[in-house]
Amino acid sequence: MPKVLISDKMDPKAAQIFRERGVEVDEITGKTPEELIAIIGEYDGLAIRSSTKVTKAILDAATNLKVVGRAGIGVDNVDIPAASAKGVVVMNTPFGNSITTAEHAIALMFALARQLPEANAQTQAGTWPKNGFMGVEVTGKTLGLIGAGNIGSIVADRALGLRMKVIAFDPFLSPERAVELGVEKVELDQLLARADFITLHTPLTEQTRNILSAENLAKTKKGVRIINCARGGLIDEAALKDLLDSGHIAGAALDVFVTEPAKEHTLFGTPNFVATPHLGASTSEAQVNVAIQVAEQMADFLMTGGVTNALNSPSISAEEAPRVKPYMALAEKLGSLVGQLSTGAIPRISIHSEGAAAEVNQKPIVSAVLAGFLRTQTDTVNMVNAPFLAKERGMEVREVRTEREGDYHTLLRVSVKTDAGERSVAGTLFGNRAPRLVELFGIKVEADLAGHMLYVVNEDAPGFIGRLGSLLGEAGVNIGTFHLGRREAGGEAILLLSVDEAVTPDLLAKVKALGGVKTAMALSF
Ligand SMILES: NC(=O)C1=CN([C@@H]2O[C@H](COP(=O)(O)OP(=O)(O)OC[C@H]3O[C@@H](n4cnc5c(N)ncnc54)[C@H](O)[C@@H]3O)[C@@H](O)[C@H]2O)C=CC1
Ligand SMILES: O=C(O)CCC(=O)C(=O)O
Repeated sequence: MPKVLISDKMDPKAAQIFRERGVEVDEITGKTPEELIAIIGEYDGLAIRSSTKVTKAILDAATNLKVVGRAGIGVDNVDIPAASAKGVVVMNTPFGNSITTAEHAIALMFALARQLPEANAQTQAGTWPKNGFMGVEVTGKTLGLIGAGNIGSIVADRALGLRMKVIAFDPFLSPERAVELGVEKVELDQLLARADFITLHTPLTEQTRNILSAENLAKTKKGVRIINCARGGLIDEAALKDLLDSGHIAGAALDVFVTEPAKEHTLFGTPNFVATPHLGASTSEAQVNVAIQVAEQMADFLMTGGVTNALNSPSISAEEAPRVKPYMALAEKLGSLVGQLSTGAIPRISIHSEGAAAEVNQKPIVSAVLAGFLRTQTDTVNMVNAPFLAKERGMEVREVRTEREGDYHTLLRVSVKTDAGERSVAGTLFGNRAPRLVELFGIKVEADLAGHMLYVVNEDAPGFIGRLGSLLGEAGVNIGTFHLGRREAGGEAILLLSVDEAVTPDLLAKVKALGGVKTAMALSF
């Protein structure tokens, strides 16, 4: 039974779903990195929010870990390259807390416009500061969105409802989508110059880090109010403090900080500064949503192989998994076959799906071919890290789909570019289920690729099969299945034999020494 650790505070629904799906679950929160390293080896899955930092050190200690599930959106607390290199799938729940976070941004906008936190504090301190808090209306004001994805779009919708004008800077926002959202797409400098309120809704990436730098903050309109419910690191906090102190910026509200938890900060106590402790996603509705979603996704993956919302692996829904999985098995075997039969660098690998194979999700098929191929070179490869490793090795990966059926109702062909030219193998699914090789380097041959096998290329001449059979018999090697293919009578023939034990180097040398043998190789699947 797979075992999952929930290491951050999460709605109890998550644990309930894991148990209902047959996954054992421990909830142990508040561990130090060292304590987590000591226990992580027991677990197949790790479910987190933002407190647990899934570092390379933790991943290195996670000998059984297959999946990290983030109950939330941002995954900057997970070392994704390290997870990918280890073959650990990283999933998030991209929509469950979007409305909640958008609402928090709108709440902070009002908090700034009407100085609500300070007015509340002074009123409750008994000063009745009726004349100290002149606010501004948001109606008719310009809201500048930096990032118009899921959360930014919801903020735009709510702001339009408040009769604001919404402008957006997002290099990936299409003009059509901007029209659909009712926002004006602008360049960053225009946004800085025009916005009365600026709200950030991008992930923290190398492109967005410090997007509101000292230089860019200086370009903002005097009296601007800034809200950040996305990630610390998007704003230069020191420059923000200077411009709040000088009065150029009329207010700033941060839910997120460069260093969290932010228990001390130069911004604390600055007039017109509002802070919340990374509460963007903290509503009961959002937490139930993300807890259910993360548990369902992780349980699907651990119990059925379904992959949803993975950031480093192709998605396969639980519904499509039964259809895609036989293709993945075939793909992995074909990749492994070309890998075992190839020598030297392979600059290009092509995957061609024909007939019914062209109708299924190709991404897992491609990953499976690459995993099968690369496993002949390294044993640390799997579906998750195969595309990364292929890229690292400079391999070009080509995908071709032909929906029309050829000789077979469904066919996968894997071709590699070698020094000797293009070489390809092809296979089908027998009964839509069982992987079967049907072509090897241009020669028709039907074989199951399983267990230990012996591959021989020889001159097609009478008596050869008998001599090979006797040699294997004398060595005590039992033949399971025997497959023969040839280009033409008397030409080059291929023999693929499944054998009950691995072919030893000694026996292989004897096979190679048989008259007429051009190549002999021991294979295993
Ligand atoms: N405070 C909190 O508790 C929460 C914070 N978040 C943060 O909010 C962020 C946004 O979430 P979603 O809207 O769901 O993500 P999303 O991926 O749907 O949207 C992000 C948008 O940023 C845009 N973007 C990327 N690079 C950009 C750049 N260089 N300049 C301008 N725009 C750029 C993208 O095109 C995309 O439209 C998350 O990455 C997460 O860090 C999310 C949930 C809760
Ligand atoms: O889990 C949380 O409270 C933080 C949510 C968040 O930052 C995210 O989903 O990106």
